[in-house]
Amino acid sequence: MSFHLGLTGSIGMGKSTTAQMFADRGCAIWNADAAVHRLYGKDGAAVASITALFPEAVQDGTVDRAALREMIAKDPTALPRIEAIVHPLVQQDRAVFKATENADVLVFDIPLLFETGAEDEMDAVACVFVNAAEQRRRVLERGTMTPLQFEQILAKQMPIAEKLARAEYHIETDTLDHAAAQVDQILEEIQKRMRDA
Ligand SMILES: CC(C)(COP(=O)(O)OP(=O)(O)OC[C@H]1O[C@@H](n2cnc3c(N)ncnc32)[C@H](O)[C@@H]1O)[C@@H](O)C(=O)NCCC(=O)NCCS
Ligand SMILES: Nc1ncnc2c1ncn2[C@@H]1O[C@H](COP(=O)(O)OP(=O)(O)OP(=O)(O)O)[C@@H](O)[C@H]1O
Repeated sequence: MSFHLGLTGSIGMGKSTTAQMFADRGCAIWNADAAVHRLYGKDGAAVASITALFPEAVQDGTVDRAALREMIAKDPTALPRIEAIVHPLVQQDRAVFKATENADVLVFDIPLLFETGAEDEMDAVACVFVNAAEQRRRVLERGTMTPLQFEQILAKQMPIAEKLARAEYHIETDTLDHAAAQVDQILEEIQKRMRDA
């Protein structure tokens, strides 16, 4: 049996970078954002249902994320309806990964881990964090969103303090070396838990 470790955190706090550290140490990684990209892509499992809901958001058999963002901005009921389609499909994608991967430790990189109930599928959860000023600096440095868009996304997500309170392991992503040392320590503890189980 594999150990299932959830990995979460607030936007830009270092989930992907930390997931790569787990991958470098032999863990298999599943990524929720990548799953959504597969579902929205050519022949993706969400395309038919999104077409039925918002035909104008589908072009050439793929879901246009910019069009979806516009729908969500215009209509407050849009996001919950999209989520009702997407979340069960994301869960199915994860089930296929679990059934086919046989690494000792499977890491699930899920921004909305607590919000979507994926927590229930995990043996433990690790939450990455960095101070708010550094988070903001890193996100805006990417140049992919305005300060207002950043604030809006932040306001929609569960506060980081609440995520940390619900997570068993905390990983501070202030430097790469510090994060790597915490990843090593968590994997040691997980190996011990697996030996003792
Ligand atoms: C709204 C959409 C079209 C925006 O796509 P886009 O490529 O512009 O952005 P991206 O997906 O990278 O998200 C940007 C940021 O918003 C956050 N975010 C995305 N969906 C949500 C949500 N439902 N609630 C809160 N934050 C969210 C992400 O964690 C990320 O930090 C897309 O995120 C979407 O279809 N979301 C609904 C499906 C969903 O819940 N996905 C989350 C994974 S289960
Ligand atoms: N431990 C660390 N030390 C220094 N910088 C880091 C560390 N972890 C991540 N970063 C930097 O922070 C930024 C965000 O990291 P990353 O893309 O991993 O975050 P994320 O949580 O996956 O983001 P998103 O929520 O947008 O998907 C990147 O510029 C990355 O290089």
